[in-house]
Amino acid sequence: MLDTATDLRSLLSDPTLLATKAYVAGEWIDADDGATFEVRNPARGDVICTVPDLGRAETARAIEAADRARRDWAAMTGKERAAILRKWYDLMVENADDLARILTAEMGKPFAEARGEILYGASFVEWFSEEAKRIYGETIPGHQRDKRITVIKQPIGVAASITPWNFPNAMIARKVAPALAVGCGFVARPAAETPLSALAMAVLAERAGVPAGVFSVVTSSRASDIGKEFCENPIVRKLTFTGSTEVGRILLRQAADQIKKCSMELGGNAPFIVFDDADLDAAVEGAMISKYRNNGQTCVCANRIYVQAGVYDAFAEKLARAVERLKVGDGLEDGVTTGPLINEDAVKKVEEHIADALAGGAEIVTGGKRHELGGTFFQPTVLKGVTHDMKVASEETFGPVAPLFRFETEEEVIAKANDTIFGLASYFYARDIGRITRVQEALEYGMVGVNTGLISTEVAPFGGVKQSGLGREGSRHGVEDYLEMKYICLSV
Ligand SMILES: NC(=O)C1=CN([C@@H]2O[C@H](COP(=O)(O)OP(=O)(O)OC[C@H]3O[C@@H](n4cnc5c(N)ncnc54)[C@H](OP(=O)(O)O)[C@@H]3O)[C@@H](O)[C@H]2O)C=CC1
Ligand SMILES: O=C(O)[C@H](O)CS(=O)(=O)O
Repeated sequence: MLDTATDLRSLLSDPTLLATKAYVAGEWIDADDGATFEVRNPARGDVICTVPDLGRAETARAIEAADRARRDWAAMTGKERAAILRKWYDLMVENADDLARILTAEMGKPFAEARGEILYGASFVEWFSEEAKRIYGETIPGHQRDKRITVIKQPIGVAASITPWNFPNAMIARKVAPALAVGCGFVARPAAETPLSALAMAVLAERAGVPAGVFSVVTSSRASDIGKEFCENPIVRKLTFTGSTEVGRILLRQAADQIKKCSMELGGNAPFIVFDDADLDAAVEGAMISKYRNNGQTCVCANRIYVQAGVYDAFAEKLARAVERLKVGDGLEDGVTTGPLINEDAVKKVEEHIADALAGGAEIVTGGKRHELGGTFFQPTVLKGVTHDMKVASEETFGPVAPLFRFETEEEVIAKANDTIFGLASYFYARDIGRITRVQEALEYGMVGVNTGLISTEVAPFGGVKQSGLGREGSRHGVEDYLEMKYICLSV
């Protein structure tokens, strides 16, 4: 049971990782007006601590500091920046348990998942510490005898991030690591629900030797104000956002006035397709990780599960049995696999989707109600008889609900899977190589998992098409969003 910062600090090997001030221009600060906001533990609803509630003035100072600091940072060699990023990575891994406890306390995911997120976030810092040394340009044969053409890549300048509560470490790491690797300055604004993980990252960045001002963390409950500062301050040359498509639209509109370079990792509505030639046990295992990871609160979760008619009932039965083995509880308790939902609104959305499906004729196979633990705990749920006109088919549930849709043919399910404004992740299980080839090419998504329900890794380009976003994060492609390409034509 956690109910104060003291309680949480008592769980940490290094209590100094629980920072409760904002990190701006290399200083740990309060808000100019002394305002603060509460950070709550979603498992109990108790207040862990308060953090400063910064506004646009403090944010502008962070941006200006990043602009000053980035010049010497960019003047370092890639190898010198790489060494500091590698040290940051090493410190994240050394402190993974403490970072995970802080993450579980503020976000609710079980400790094992939180520790997995810490290592996942750290993997981006490791990956881009290596990429820092490989920001290559090119030479191009001249178009005239007296012309010499070169292309160089330079850091875009100051980048700013806005990130969600569901992966409060990894979503920042996936952005700040490439930005720092190429020599940018960076200002992060974490979700109000989960600022502590970002602040702990700043503690370790400082220890790793990231120069003052290069990386700041602005804590604020006023998301819209901070977003406007990022969009309207001309020093910010790059905005990188992870969150809902709705908010992504707002930010893109605001950034348009200055033609600001934007990366958008937005909402999803992932289809998970089980064909009749699938290995059903493997498909159930994949559905469990894809659907119930982070209690269904990920943008790449299976949101619609399509099962071919011949295996529909068998799959439903197997999945329900696996779901019933999940253990719901406080993420800091041993053996817990499923924590609370982030807040009451999240619970209400899950209840709305279930009620709408039942009203349309769907049935509950297991779960379907708030958990006996109360608060924002919810029973992991499987629904049968779900149809395309129900809300779960077009809206992201963002919770532990697996709606099972029955289909007959490959053509039918491809059409239904693609019938959405989203295009982030998709998954299918089959064994016929012809079917695998046809389906992986036909799905209109940025990412496709074939016979796997877990595709997230730092080595591959993460991102969506259609209204799931712009750009890619991770992989060798991940640095491009923080670079400007310059063409130089030399007349000799
Ligand atoms: N594609 C991807 O990788 C991911 C996509 N998502 C999507 O995000 C949604 C769930 O996450 P959720 O956090 O609720 O998403 P939101 O889009 O509501 O919030 C994301 C972030 O944006 C901030 N924000 C909200 N409104 C504004 C605004 N007007 N201007 C500037 N910032 C704003 C939030 O602040 P605050 O929370 O303090 O209000 C939060 O930090 C789902 O749709 C999910 O699919 C989530 C994670 C990853
Ligand atoms: O925020 C999310 O949902 C993450 O992008 C999902 S993942 O990268 O952890 O798969």
